[in-house]
Amino acid sequence: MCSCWNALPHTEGQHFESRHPFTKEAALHTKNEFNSRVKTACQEHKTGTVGFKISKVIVVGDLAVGKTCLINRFCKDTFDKNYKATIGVDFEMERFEVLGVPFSLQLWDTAGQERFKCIASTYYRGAQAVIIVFDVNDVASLDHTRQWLQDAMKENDPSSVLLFLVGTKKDLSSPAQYSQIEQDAVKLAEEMKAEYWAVSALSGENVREFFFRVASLSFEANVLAELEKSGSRRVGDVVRIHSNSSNVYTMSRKKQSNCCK
Ligand SMILES: Nc1nc2c(ncn2[C@@H]2O[C@H](COP(=O)(O)OP(=O)(O)OP(=O)(O)O)[C@@H](O)[C@H]2O)c(=O)[nH]1
Ligand SMILES: [Mg+2]
Repeated sequence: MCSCWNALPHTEGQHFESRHPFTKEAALHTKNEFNSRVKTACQEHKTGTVGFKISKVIVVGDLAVGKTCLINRFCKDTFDKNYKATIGVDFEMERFEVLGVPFSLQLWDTAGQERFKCIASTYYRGAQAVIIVFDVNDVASLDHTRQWLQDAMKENDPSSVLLFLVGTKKDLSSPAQYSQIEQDAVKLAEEMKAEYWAVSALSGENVREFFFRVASLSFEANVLAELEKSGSRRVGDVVRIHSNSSNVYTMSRKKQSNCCK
């Protein structure tokens, strides 16, 4: 299990934009910065329980498209060229710091093999983000992403889930081959309302940027949900008990004596 602390000093929007790993049309959120309410809440240390939260992220897609390698490249900075099928599910914890606030992702690596699918699908529930993976060198794996999305959404609320469509093994495709499949992938991502990324676990291209993006968007969604939930109460406000406000000890004794009457 991964316990490294990934500081995110560079998650401000400008940074994403300068790297620009995804096309604008395929971005879920094209704004350049974190929501201003989120930034203010973080500056004022008023993010409620977000700092204690662990966000569940599920990674789905056909067998051998590279789900496990993608996660291992990010969490362990390793790459294994030998294929070892995931049996059921596996998970990694990754800790981040976003805008100064600790935030954790629980990455659920699921099996793509048909015979393990029913075990894996029991872990789909309660995901905050769904990462649907395909191999950019395998058109069929892109076609199958619709089915993976449908299955993942049976267990989750589509209105609150962040979706990512990720093409892997970019290192294996020529620019001409890649641009062909990219067109279809971008179209499909738009249809799914997912954000499209292309990565390589072998070279590491875009892997960190991608997971930073997942962490940042999940974090932002969490803070916004916390701010909504709080309603009139201001998130992070401290309820102060002064020594002169009331004698809590006397009160509790009174209560006790009442109940014994
Ligand atoms: N060249 C290249 N090979 C990759 C890349 N990612 C994964 N592979 C290879 O593809 C094969 C399958 O990778 P896995 O990550 O195990 O695939 P998976 O999607 O987890 O497969 P299941 O667990 O069966 O669902 C392995 O042989 C990897 O070495 C990549 O970015 N580039
Ligand atoms: Mg696997």
